Parts: sequence; structure tokens; C-alpha cells
Amino acid sequence: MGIIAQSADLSAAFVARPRSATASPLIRRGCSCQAAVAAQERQAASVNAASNGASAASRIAVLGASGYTGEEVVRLLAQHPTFSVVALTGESNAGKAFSEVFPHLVTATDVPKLTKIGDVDWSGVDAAFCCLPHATTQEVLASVPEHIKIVDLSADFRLRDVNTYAEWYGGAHKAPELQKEAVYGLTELHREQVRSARLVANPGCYPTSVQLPLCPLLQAGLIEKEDIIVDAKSGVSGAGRSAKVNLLYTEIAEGINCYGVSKHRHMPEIEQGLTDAAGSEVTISFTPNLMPMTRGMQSTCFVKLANGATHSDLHKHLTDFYKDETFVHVLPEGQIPHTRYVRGSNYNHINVFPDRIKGRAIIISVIDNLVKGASGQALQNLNLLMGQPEETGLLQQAMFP
Ligand SMILES: NC(=O)C1=CN([C@@H]2O[C@H](COP(=O)(O)OP(=O)(O)OC[C@H]3O[C@@H](n4cnc5c(N)ncnc54)[C@H](OP(=O)(O)O)[C@@H]3O)[C@@H](O)[C@H]2O)C=CC1
Ligand SMILES: CC(=O)N[C@@H](CCC(=O)OP(=O)(O)O)C(=O)O
Repeated sequence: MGIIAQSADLSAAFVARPRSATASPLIRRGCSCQAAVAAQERQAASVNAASNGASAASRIAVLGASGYTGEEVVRLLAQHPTFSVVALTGESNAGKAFSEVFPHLVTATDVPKLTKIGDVDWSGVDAAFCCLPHATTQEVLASVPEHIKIVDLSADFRLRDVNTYAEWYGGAHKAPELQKEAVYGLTELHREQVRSARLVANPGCYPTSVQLPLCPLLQAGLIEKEDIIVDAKSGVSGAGRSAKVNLLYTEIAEGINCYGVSKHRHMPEIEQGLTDAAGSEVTISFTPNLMPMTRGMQSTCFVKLANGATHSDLHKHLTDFYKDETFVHVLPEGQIPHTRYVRGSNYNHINVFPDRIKGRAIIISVIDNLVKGASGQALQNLNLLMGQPEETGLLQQAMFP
């Protein structure tokens, strides 16, 4: 992170670069070969252009940097050639060195200390990630200058209808005017709107893992709008870093439990996206489960086939739909997605299986909740907002085993 310059409109030039076979063998072995090669070329071009470039790096603030998603943003920015961290905030951790709070980020010694949000000098900031508890960004943005680009990782701006927000988040929306300008940043599906946005509402982790497979299928009329059942599982980091009794090791290890049964606040967010895709109202049955693992998320979606489609039609449609995408991989038929194959990466692995009940299919989608489910997708969005190639800083492969 740091010593880089950014040219004004690099992205168009990079996208237009011809794809060649010069990418690393590791990338070439990936599932979505062409997309990975193109992505790697765009990122390499970004680094080269940055080192020859004329203007300064983009100056980035991370609000809530002492939490898990904030830490993950800083970790990813350590590999970013054109974004430079200029402000980090915490609440109870304000005043501490970042490396004191997160000693694993040993190379992040050049980043500023954690301060309170009120102490950020906004005149030196171009863009901010808001990694804050729900209902905090709505208030904070009142004092942030309007030219600053924002990617908000909380749910504050995800629901278009502020009444629905009030119903599910337990209080009236505090910035209804800003809500109108927010763009929902499920990047692969809303890329063009994100590119020209000022404020991006980064999707929740469960909504990301469910909408990426189901939206294209609903849009194509390949699955029924009724009778969608989602059984989802999350690693414990999904609940954030603050201490809670139900998140103690003794309460989590050697068992699983569901929570928010039939009333989890991600339901209206998922339904908003699926309804947009289907063109008429979709309701789902959704149950999240807490798993004894640190990271990772799996959504198992049980769906009814529509218009005579088979599970292979669904597989083919998703494969075609995402063939040029860097981060969404539809696995070869029969291969089981594992959370451990996306751990620490921005990738989403999807597959479709036949149900033994005729006329139904089972779709499995896995992500890392902290990366594609939060900070990775947030960086994907900020890259677009700042005119950078979308994949910049995000091509790390999963950590395995
Ligand atoms: N964890 C995940 O997998 C995902 C989380 N999200 C969302 O992202 C946001 C951040 O989540 P996460 O990083 O997990 O949360 P954490 O609890 O780990 O971090 C919260 C951060 O906000 C700071 N903070 C707490 N209260 C305030 C306040 N009143 N004013 C200013 N700052 C405050 C904390 O500071 P300090 O610790 O110093 O007190 C900390 O830096 C949440 O809205 C969450 O719902 C979205 C997708 C996935
Ligand atoms: C395991 C766990 O507790 N997960 C969180 C979801 C985290 C997330 O994606 O989302 P938000 O930004 O909407 O909070 C939960 O269920 O509330």
C-alpha cells in the first residue's frame, strides 16, 4: 500500500488489453481461466501504470478499523498498488497503534494510529470504508464532506424502503435522503451503477452468497419464485469482534446452532434482490446457522425447477452467465463446493445438484464471509468507484489447508 500514482482513466485501457497466455500457471489452472488471465493482466497493468504514473495515490480512511471487517480491509489494502491508508478509526481502541491491536499485520507499520471518527481530517481523504455497527454510518456521514466516496459495509443503506429498514433494524432511518442515492453493491450484478455512485451499500454476507446464484436463475425463469428454502451457515467472525457470551469458545466449539429462525434481518435484503431479478415478489424461507469455524459461509438453496428446466440447464446458465467473471466460479458438475477452498479469498464457488425429489434442485454457494461477504467485495466496489480495475488487490488465492 502506499507509493503509487494513479492515472485518471486507467480502467478502460486495461479492459481493452488483449488476453494472452502470459498469466502465471497458477492462475491459468483456475476454473474461470480466461477471466482470471484478463484480471491478472489488468492488475499487472495497474501496477506498471502506477509506477510510471503522474498523480498521487487515492487516500483512504477505514472507519471501524479495529473490528474484523476493518482489519480485513487493511490487510487487503496492503497488496493494493494505488490506495494508501491515511486514517484508521476505532472506538474503544482509539489512541492505540494499529499493530498493537492487530500484531499479525506486521507490515502495516506505516499506517496511522487509530483515532476517533471525530478526529479524522477529511480534507486529506478521497474515499472511506465504513466498517461500523448498524445505524452508525447513517449518523457519521452527516459530517463527511460530500465529495468523499463511501463504501458502507453495514446494513444502513441496503434496504431501499426506509420503512422496511425501520421494521427490521428496530428504529427509523436517520438519513433517508442519503438512502435515495445509495447503490446496492453486489458487484457482479450492479457493476455499472456502482461505477458512477458516491455511496455504495455493500451487501451482507448471507445476501451475497444467496443472490449470486439465485438472481440469474430467477431472471431467466429457470426456477420458481415460490418455495425457495435457504439453509445457511456462517463462521463466527460473521458476528464481529466484540465480546459476547454466546460467542465464547465454550459456547461455539463442538456444536452448531441456528439463530434468527424465520426472522433474520437478512431476509428482506435477500428478498429485495430476488424480487428485482424475478420481476415480481419473491419470499424465501431462510435459516442461518452458526458453525464452529472462524471464517466461511455456505448457503444451501433448495429450489423448484420451472418451465421444464433440469438441474443441468441451471448449471449451464450460471456457467455462461459468470464465464467472464473473475470472482464467481461455477464448478464442474458434481464437484462439491467447500468453504475451505475460498478461505481468505474473494471468490464465490457455486454448484448445482439434482434433488432426488423430481422437479427440484439443490444449489450450493460458498464464500469467505469476511472477504467476498464483506471487505473483499467492498474493495471490489471501491476499485470501481475510483476508476481502477475491479480486481486490484484481490487476486489472492484461498489459503488451504
Ligand atoms: N463480520 C462480518 O463477516 C460482516 C460484517 N458486516 C458488517 O460490517 C460492519 C462491521 O462489522 P465487524 O467488523 O464484524 O464488527 P466489529 O464489531 O468487529 O467492529 C466494529 C468496529 O466499529 C467500531 N465501533 C463500535 N461502536 C462504534 C461507535 N459507536 N462509533 C464508532 N465506531 C464504533 C469498533 O471500534 P472498537 O473495537 O475500537 O470499539 C470496531 O472498529 C457491521 O455493520 C457488520 O454488520 C457485513 C458483512 C459481513
Ligand atoms: C454469524 C453472524 O452473527 N453473522 C451476522 C451476519 C453478518 C453480516 O453479513 O452482516 P450484516 O452486515 O448484515 O450484519 C448475523 O447473523 O447477524
